[in-house]
Amino acid sequence: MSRELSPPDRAKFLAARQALTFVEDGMRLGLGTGSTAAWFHRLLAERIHREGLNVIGVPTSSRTRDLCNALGVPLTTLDDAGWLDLTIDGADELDESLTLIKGGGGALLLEKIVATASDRMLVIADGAKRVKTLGAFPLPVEIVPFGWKTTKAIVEEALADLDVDGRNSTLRLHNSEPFVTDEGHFIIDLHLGRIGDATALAHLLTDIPGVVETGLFIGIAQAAVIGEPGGTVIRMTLHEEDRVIAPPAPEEEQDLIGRLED
Ligand SMILES: O=C(CO)[C@H](O)[C@H](O)COP(=O)(O)O
Repeated sequence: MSRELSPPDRAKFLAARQALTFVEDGMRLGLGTGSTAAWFHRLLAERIHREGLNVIGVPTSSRTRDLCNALGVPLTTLDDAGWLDLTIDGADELDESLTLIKGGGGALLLEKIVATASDRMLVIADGAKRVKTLGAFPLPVEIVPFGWKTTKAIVEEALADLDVDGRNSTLRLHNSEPFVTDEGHFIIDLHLGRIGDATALAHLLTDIPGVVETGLFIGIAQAAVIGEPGGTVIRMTLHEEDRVIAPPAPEEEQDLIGRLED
């Protein structure tokens, strides 16, 4: 029996499928984390197994590593690869200047290291992620566990100096315990509502001892493909935007859905 993808999943699937057109034989890829990135990994695995596409990937989280191992996507480490041709990753929010909020899945540190070590970063997302002003999505900030309450209090004070109300920041939890990242850190989520000057905010936060990294990706992504459930994909760069109609692929979708349910 055939089952349909939900509209958000179809949008993510279409963005991921369009992203495959950026991948060339022999590339060293940064492999992002999250549900949109996972669609890309499944489609990439198809091309590797069916068409003999020769690529190698650096995963940005233990989750992506485990999924890619299960799918048979060849992996290496960033140290062995040295430098990457292209990173494909999702985002929680992106604006017109391709500034991103990332880290909803808790992988922001490795995601930023991998994207920065790439010639290009391509963002894949559904249309809901595209915003005029960043900040409705809580900004993840990775901090070291040592003295985390003090670090959180200093972050809140620093935000007040920038005239930003950061009192509403929360330690991210998992099963009532602090969520721990792959590098052993905690995350605080800053419920800012609106981010005016992203660069000033990023500098302010990373100047605080105990703060490891923020989920603000500024000047890192060069392009984005945004899927719409109706079948349109918007390709964005800093200077232009165009729309492509993604041809329906019902068999490919059913195939992937079938394997997700296995
Ligand atoms: O930054 C991330 C993980 O740290 C993800 O890319 C971001 O959370 C988007 O996830 P999804 O594709 O599931 O919406």
